[in-house]
Parts: sequence; C-alpha cells; structure tokens
Amino acid sequence: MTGSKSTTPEPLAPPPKTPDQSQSKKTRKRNRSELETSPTRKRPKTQNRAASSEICAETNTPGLQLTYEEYHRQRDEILSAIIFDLNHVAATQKACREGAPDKITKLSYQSQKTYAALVVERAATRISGCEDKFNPDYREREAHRLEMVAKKLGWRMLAICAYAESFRRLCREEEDRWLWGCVYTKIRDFAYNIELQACLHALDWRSLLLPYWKEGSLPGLKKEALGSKKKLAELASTRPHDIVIDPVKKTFRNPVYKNRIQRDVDASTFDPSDWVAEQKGDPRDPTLRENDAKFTWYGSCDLCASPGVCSCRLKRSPSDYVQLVEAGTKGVGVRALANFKAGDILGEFVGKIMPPNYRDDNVYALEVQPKTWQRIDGSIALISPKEYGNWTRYLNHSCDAHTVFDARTVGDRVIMTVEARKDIAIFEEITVNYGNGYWTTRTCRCGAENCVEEVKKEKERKRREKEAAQRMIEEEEKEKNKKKKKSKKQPS
Ligand SMILES: C[S@@+](CC[C@H](N)C(=O)[O-])C[C@H]1O[C@@H](n2cnc3c(N)ncnc32)[C@H](O)[C@@H]1O
Repeated sequence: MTGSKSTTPEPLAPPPKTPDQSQSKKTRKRNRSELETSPTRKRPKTQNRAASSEICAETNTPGLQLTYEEYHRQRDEILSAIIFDLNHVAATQKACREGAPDKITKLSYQSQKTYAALVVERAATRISGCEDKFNPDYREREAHRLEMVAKKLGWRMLAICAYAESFRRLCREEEDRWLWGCVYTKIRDFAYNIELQACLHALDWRSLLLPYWKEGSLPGLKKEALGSKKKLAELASTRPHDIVIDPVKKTFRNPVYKNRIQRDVDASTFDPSDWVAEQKGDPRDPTLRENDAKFTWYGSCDLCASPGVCSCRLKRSPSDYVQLVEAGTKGVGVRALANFKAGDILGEFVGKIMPPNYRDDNVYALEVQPKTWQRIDGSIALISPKEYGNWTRYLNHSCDAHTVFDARTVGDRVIMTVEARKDIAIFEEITVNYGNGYWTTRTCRCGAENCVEEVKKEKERKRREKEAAQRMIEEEEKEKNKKKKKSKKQPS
C-alpha cells in the first residue's frame, strides 16, 4: 500500500433497486430457499411492516409483504444484535471471573445465565419428549425453533445463542416465520464464525450443557459437542486477531508472512535506531504530536478540537466486531461481525513506524500522509505491519471499497484511521482501496465493475490499436517509397 493512500471520496452506494433488478439469478434462488425454510407467513403487525408491505405491493411481488432488501436489513440487524449480546455477556462473565465485579455486573451475569439455562432446558425437554403438553405456558413456536437449532446446528450452537437476549426474543416473539427463516439460515451459514467468536471471547457455554451430559441422555449431544476444556482455555487466552478462520474447512491457523507468524498488537512502535540515517541527533517519532511550536502543523485533535496535546484515544471496541478469515486467492481477509454505517471509524492502522524511504515492506506498508489541508509534500513516515500490526493490515483491496485510510490527529499523535465510506453489512468482507499504483505490477482480483484491471485492459487495447495503426502507416510509407523508386528507374 506504499504511496497509495486513497483520499478521493468513494462512489456512493447505488440506489435501492426492486428485488427483480437487484438480485442475480443465483441470489434469487438462494433467497427463495431461505424463505422456504419457513413455510407460512402471517401478516406483520407493526406500522413499519405495513409500510413495507405497501412497498411490496408497488413492486408486485406476489405473497411478499416485505421486499427482499427489507428482509435482509431486518435479518442483519437481528444478527448484529445477537453478536453484540454475546460479546457483552462474555465481557460480563470475564469481569466476574477476573476481578471483584460490582453488584450490577454480577446480577446481570447471573440473570443472563439463568435465562440461557432455561432455553437449553426447554430444548432438552422438547427433544427428549418429556415436554408437558398440557402446560398452559407451553409455547410451541419457541420450542420448535429451539429444537431446530439444537438438532440441525448442534447443542453447542444452541448453548452459545441462548446467551443472547436478541436470539431468545427472536425464538419467542418473532411472528414472521420468513424472517426467522432468514436469520436461521444465516446463523447456519456462519455457525463456525459465531462459535469461534464465542470461544475467543471465553463465553462459558459449556456449563449450560454439562448438566445434560450423560452418554445418550440427549439425542445429538456427544462428548465432542462439549469440547476439550484445555483447548477452550487456550482459545480464550488467544488474541482474537492472532488467528485466521477457515469457515469451510472449520479450522483456524496463525497468519504467516515469509515464514514468520504475524502478531497482533494494540499500538504502533517506534525504534530510534531505524531512524538514525534519517534524522540527525536524537531521532524522534515524527507521528508524535508535542506541545512545541515546531509541530503545530499536525493541527488540533480531531476528536476534541484541542490545539495542544490531549488525552483522547480511539475506541478499540469496533475491533471486537471484525474477524480474520481465509479469502481464497487473496489470502487473509477481514469479515464484519456487525453492521457498520458510513462514517464509522473502524480502527487505527498500526505497525512499526519506519522512515518514508523504507523499502522492505511492499505488501503491507502504508504511508502516513499529512492531513488533506496541509501543504506538505511527501509522507511523514511509513507504517510497516508485516510482523507486528493489527487486523487493519489484512484489509483486502477492492476498486469499489467500503473503507478508506485517512490521516487524523488524535490525542498525542497523527494516526492512520480506517473509515467506512459506505454501510457494511454483517458477515460481509470489508475492503479498502489501495490506489491504482499498487496494481501496476500486480493483478487485482476484486471483480468490481470499475476494477483497475478493466482500465488496464482498455489501456492495453488502445496501445495495441495505436501500434497496429502505426505499423500500417509505416507499411504504406514503404509501399509509396518503393513505387517512387520504381517510377524513377523507368524512363518516361
Ligand atoms: C495488505 S495485504 C492484505 C492481506 C493479505 N490478503 C494477506 O493475506 O496478508 C495485500 C495483499 O493481499 C492480496 N490482495 C488483496 N486484495 C487483493 C485483490 N483485490 N486481488 C488480488 N489480491 C489481493 C495481494 O496479495 C496483496 O499483495
């Protein structure tokens, strides 16, 4: 990414289309199969849904009260809430395990655990056939959905999801079976991602299943479903961005570059010895903002507008909502675990702070450029995360990217942030634009309509046409010269 900071605004997302226009044959087929998981539909009750049914009536989609887009939006919101709840419960559990939690945290954890245990119990009684069918509290819809998750996705998945209030409410209260079907399908497709996220955040789903553990006591509850305590403890102590998930093979690994494991770190590092040739005397970190007049050109803090050094920091929480995954031929990629909105700052690009002329990292390095209003040529430094960095280094390129790298002054330094330029849906791969310069010697495989490879092909086609035209002119010239010579030789 050297010399490739993209400061130009990304094109806006295309306007919403009707379901027929916006969906390819393949997606339509998939959507149909998603919807088929829930056979019947009831008329939605809320005002919002009524409005959506009007939209649908306008688009003449028989039998649908919501558009596909509306379904997908609601589905993504529910999924995002489920992941948020799981992370929140895991954080509460951690606080209770590690320190002296306050009363509210303790109560909150205890109540979440009780609710989750009740959900597992409901599924267990239903599946083992001991359900009291004459119980006035009997809720068929909820029991059916819990049974479906336990039987098809496994008891582990049920125990994990049971901790999320939004999942419990979805099973109990959501009347729209199609919407339930959409969410269920997505949970099924990303089950391994959700499971690993829960394990990495040390969510204690195991204790919900242990009371039922006895060979053959619950259909489908095998010893493997409980997992090994040692392996779970290992995962819980791993930094989530130190592993890359392969959801297809259901495995994970450490990210590696040139045979060295890449480590996840929280902040950039500066080693004065890297800067000796660059700066005379005592080398200093050029991204550090100090209270002396010499460096006032870093501008005021972008968070609190303080002209001097302040204590502002970027929130780290968005990093809990991204995952490293195998991205096919592109290597490692980043997947969103929440819905992000345009304008959200997702994180800081961190690594080793090197001089601008550093040439040893032509894959990951990013220039720290002056902010757009500054009239300063060149870059201040280069951030090289080839060995130590965070998840932002794994953002793959797309010519129609979701995010941009941008320089910002925050607290005591100038940092490179990753900012969303358009909405990002949960489980989508997050991309950034490296700039066309990066692809002069490489081949981009982003597949976007405006891909730089198309521009390259067009350039190549024009070059060939020009060459062919040049050759024709030359040949015509030669012919003319020959004719001239001949006519000179022949006496008139
Ligand atoms: C900054 S790294 C991104 C993380 C990288 N995928 C990895 O496995 O570490 C940039 C490298 O990822 C790969 N890459 C990223 N986007 C790509 C794209 N659109 N097409 C092809 N390769 C891509 C290229 O190998 C590129 O040199």
